Amino acid sequence: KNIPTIPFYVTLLPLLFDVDQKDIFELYLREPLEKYGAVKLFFGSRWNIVVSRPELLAQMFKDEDTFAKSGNHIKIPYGVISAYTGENVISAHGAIWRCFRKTITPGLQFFDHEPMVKNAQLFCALVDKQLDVSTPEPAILCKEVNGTSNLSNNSTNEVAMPELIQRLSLANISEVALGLDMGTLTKPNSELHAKLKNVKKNIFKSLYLNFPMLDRLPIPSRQLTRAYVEDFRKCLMDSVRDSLVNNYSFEQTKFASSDLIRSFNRCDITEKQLIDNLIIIMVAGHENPQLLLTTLFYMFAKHGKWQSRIRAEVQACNSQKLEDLPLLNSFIFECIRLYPPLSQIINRCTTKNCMLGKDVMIPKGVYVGYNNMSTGRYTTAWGDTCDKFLPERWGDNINDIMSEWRHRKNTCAMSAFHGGRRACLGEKLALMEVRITMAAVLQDFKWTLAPDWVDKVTPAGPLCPAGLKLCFSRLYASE
Ligand code: HEM
Repeated sequence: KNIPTIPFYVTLLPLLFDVDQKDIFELYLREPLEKYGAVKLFFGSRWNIVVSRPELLAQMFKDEDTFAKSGNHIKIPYGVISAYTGENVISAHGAIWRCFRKTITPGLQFFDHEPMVKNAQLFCALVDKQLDVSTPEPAILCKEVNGTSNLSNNSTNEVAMPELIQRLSLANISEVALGLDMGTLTKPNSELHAKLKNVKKNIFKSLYLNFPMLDRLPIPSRQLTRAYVEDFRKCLMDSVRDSLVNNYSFEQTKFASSDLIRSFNRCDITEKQLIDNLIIIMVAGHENPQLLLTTLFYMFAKHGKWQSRIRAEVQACNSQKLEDLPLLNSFIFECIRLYPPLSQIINRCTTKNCMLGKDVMIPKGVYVGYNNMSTGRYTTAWGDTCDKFLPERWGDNINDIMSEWRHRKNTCAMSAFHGGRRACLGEKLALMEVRITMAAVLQDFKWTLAPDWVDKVTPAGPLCPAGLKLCFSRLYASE
């Protein structure tokens, strides 16, 4: 009661028309969410409540017993998505969640970032190689670093970003958290990657996200997707066995996967729970940074002056740590505010009749979620400039910037990484990954948006520029 209902067809619009998430947000969600702080929204074959006002989010995140996590394994146990990610640290609740979280926390908080440095260099080499392929004459050599020259007229140095960024983020998570070398940056067709692509291409179809009950029917294409899922899960587990179990290397290493194996050996978790958690580390650990990296590449291309300023900052930083650079970090935080990679998440269910804030009455058994895109652009929280890209809003020195970041997270005005007890366990890793990657690429290349790329974000689900294409040029002499 006391909140508006968004017309049921709104989440189906991307199925029928050429609209993206930003269009839908502006047309249907922004105003009611801003005014009421929560709305009723049809998604996944049911009516849900989606919250965006920071104070209401704070209540929801805090009161975990009333707004209990209820992931796909409970919501749609028959769904192909549930077969993919099972019961894991993100979806679980109560004692099982505590056990999972305790197990994987050390590996995700204390890790070796050297593979990310090496992979950023491999990534630059792959971009470089594409320039050689796509440029009939030698690539432009730009000695000057002021970012003023307009490269967008040269369409021969175009690079399609999605596949490359995915290869990078997979390499990073598999080496840093899982202790595996998937070979995504060194081989053109890593077996695990090929299988994962098959799963991703088929599983997140809008139709099945909106009507998951279709997964109850024996639809041949869906059954095939289920088989791809099983095959991928088995292949990942086989790789973990080869890299960590059979040679006992899990005993000497501190990867999140090593801790999961130890936990399984102690019978704290079952084999299925072991695989479910390996899968979610792989999935959340590569997909979310992949989305953020895509947004960062896009925003650097769109804001050439920032690209030049931050390049100069990175070049001058010597041994100073990347997490101490004010421009780089405020740029990243501002991108996350405007383009939170997980724009909307609905995976909690009320365990009793309750009140959200002072006047929203919610019965037991209702699915409740949150809309990060709206919270990041909430006028009451961010002021009249909420739609403007202003990295300087975070502060002008690193201490202020970091304390503003923490303050915004604590007050739930920045909810892109959740917060509280269920805060994202990969935030530190993801931020480190994007700093390292962007610093490496900024030093080797400058880039603009490809002139023929249509400026759109993804139609639904995870948020980032759709099918991003960029024009690169080298900042060093090619051999
Ligand atoms: C830009 C990158 C990332 C973003 C924006 C992000 C965002 C989030 C969000 C919003 C949640 C809460 C989900 C919910 O409400 O159900 C979450 C949880 C989680 N994330 Fe991330 N994530 C990122 C990267 C990562 C990475 C690299 C990992 C590494 C494996 C990771 C691991 C986790 C885990 C384990 C949880 C569950 C925490 C819990 O419930 O105890 N995330 N993340």
